[in-house]
Amino acid sequence: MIRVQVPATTANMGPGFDCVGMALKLYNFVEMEAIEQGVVIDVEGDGADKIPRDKSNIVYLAAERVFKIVDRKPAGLRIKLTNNIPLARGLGSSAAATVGGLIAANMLVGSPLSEKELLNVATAIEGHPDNVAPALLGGIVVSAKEDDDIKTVKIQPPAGMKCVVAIPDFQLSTKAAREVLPQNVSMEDAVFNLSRTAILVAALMRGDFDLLSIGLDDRLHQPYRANLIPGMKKVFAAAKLAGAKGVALSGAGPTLIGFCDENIGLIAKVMKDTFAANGVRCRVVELEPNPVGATALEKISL
Ligand SMILES: Nc1ncnc2c1ncn2[C@@H]1O[C@H](COP(=O)(O)OP(=O)(O)O)[C@@H](O)[C@H]1O
Ligand SMILES: N[C@@H](CCOP(=O)(O)O)C(=O)O
Repeated sequence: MIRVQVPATTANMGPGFDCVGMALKLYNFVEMEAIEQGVVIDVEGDGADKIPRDKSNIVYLAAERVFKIVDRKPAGLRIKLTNNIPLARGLGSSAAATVGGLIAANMLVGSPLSEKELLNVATAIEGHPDNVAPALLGGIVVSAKEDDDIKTVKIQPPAGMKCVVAIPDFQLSTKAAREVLPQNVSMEDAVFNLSRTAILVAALMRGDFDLLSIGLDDRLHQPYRANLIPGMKKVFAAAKLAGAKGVALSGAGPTLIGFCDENIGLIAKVMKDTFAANGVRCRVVELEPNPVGATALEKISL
């Protein structure tokens, strides 16, 4: 039995669309074992009633991908998923499922694929590296795609950085939130995001929280997605007034994330209240940045 723990991730971090993401201390678990025949999938926790238990399950599909690449496959497969990452809320549930499936399957056949190879396959499946890279490697990861190869730079989360996420009670699939984005952007907006992303990375490396306000600003995706999330801009403004150093859409949303080094209780309260005033029920959770990525907890050979 293989058991893998995979963290949630907050992708983009404002301007770093499709290339910056950070692991969080919230986990899904993927258990996998070879059986004599068939495919058995059990799901507990978040979204258990919605997640398919057949061969269309993305954890199973990730495992199949590994078996195909290495041309080795167990006769049958049992998978158990224990989910704490809310589904389709912008906290990387699909990336966690994919990364968990890839790692567990790779271990099941003797770990022929390297971490780098797993990252490249995970990115090919997910379509962008900003969730799968920190889910696999932990910390904050800046990724660049060079054809099918993903180059990464890992940054340790700055000491004292705290996060608060406001998770609306509705789902927004990443696919739907990508469909509202334009195919082309102006040179002015591209330069705006380049400069903010550079400042964001410098702020994170220096631990300079005062730079986060400008460093989290974005023109490539958040303005287009605001219409999908009632009250988004007002929640951002209220969180900043309450002391957040910066705010962003987490991944493709609808979760909003505030970054701070103090006043977290007040920031959480105003985010919840402001969402409520705009007709959105949400739960707020304080989550710490996670320096550690996906981890195999145990491997018991039967
Ligand atoms: N543990 C899981 N097992 C199987 N499928 C999952 C799991 N977690 C998420 N998914 C699939 O991924 C979808 C959500 O992915 P996505 O829209 O990218 O949102 P998120 O921001 O949560 O990654 C779910 O609707 C479900 O189909
Ligand atoms: N860069 C992607 C990130 C999607 O993250 P998720 O957690 O919502 O899956 C995007 O913004 O579309």
